[in-house]
Amino acid sequence: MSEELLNLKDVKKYFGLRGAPWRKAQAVRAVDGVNLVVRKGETVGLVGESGSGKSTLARVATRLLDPTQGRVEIGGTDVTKVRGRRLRPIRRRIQMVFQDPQASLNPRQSVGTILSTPYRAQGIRPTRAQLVELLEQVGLAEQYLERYPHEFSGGQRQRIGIARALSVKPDLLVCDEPVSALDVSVQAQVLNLLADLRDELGLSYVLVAHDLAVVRQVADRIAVMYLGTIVEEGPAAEVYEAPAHPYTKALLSAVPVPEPGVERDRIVLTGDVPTPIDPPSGCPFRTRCYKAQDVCATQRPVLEPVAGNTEHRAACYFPEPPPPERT
Ligand SMILES: Nc1ncnc2c1ncn2[C@@H]1O[C@H](COP(=O)(O)OP(=O)(O)OP(=O)(O)O)[C@@H](O)[C@H]1O
Repeated sequence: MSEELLNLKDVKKYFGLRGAPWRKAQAVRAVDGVNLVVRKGETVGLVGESGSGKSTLARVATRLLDPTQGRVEIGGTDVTKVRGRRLRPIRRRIQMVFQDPQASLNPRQSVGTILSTPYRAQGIRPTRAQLVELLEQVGLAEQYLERYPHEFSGGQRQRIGIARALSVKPDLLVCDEPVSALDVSVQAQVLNLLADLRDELGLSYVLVAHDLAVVRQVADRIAVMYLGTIVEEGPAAEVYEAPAHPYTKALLSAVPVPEPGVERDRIVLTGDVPTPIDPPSGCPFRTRCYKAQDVCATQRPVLEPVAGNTEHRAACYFPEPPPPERT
């Protein structure tokens, strides 16, 4: 089995909410006990609705945020408590690409300066040739080194964001909604670039997205997140073809089938993800699931290990409801 790049063990991230002094302190359970392994060469798609905790998990995994509890291992080393300068070698192995390239690139810095920053953080002065090579890797020409972010299109800005992340030659890129701010036509180009870089550089990815159609194009494995936990995880083809959990089924039912004339039955999820301040007991989907029954208020579906490996499928207690009778 290939090398383990990232291992999250029962990771929790709670945010304190400061209210009026006479009110009880509350915690937002943004991530509430996640286990996830990413191996060399793998692309793991982390999907879920808005507010399910994907971005928070991505930030904990890259050590931009400290976990409240649990363990973060990068390349087999426990880095949960590592801070300050000692984080440098870790940042070399794992880098983040952000959703909004407009916001994540400093408008007052030229592309050359932006690409130099991660080198400088490692105490290295990059040569012009190194910076040009980075630009070329993402399909941009040398002449762009002197230009500023506002001179680029959204897709080009995201390419610069990717080049910046590549500068320290990481093993793993955690991409948080890397294409959701882009036009559909440009989305495919950026996803193709990520796939090409994976093949050329042997990169691994965690690809965070709320759009399952985006993840479908590139992920080997899919982890479905809901209310701070991973509720289903498995090989992409299996999760797409035979989702074990009704929630995954509902999410997938919104993804168009690439064959002309074929349509899925649409399962509409009602309401929003419940608040992670006081999450419902029992099955976390019960307020929205089309199969919910009384027992769901007290029992949580278990994640069952898939024989012989680290993946898990969610087990729901209830079989599919019978199809409506034809008259
Ligand atoms: N700094 C913070 N302080 C308090 N609550 C936070 C903070 N950051 C995130 N949250 C809350 O944690 C929960 C998970 O947020 P997160 O951004 O991780 O979800 P997400 O799945 O990435 O959603 P989106 O796709 O909309 O970004 C949300 O309820 C959010 O309001």
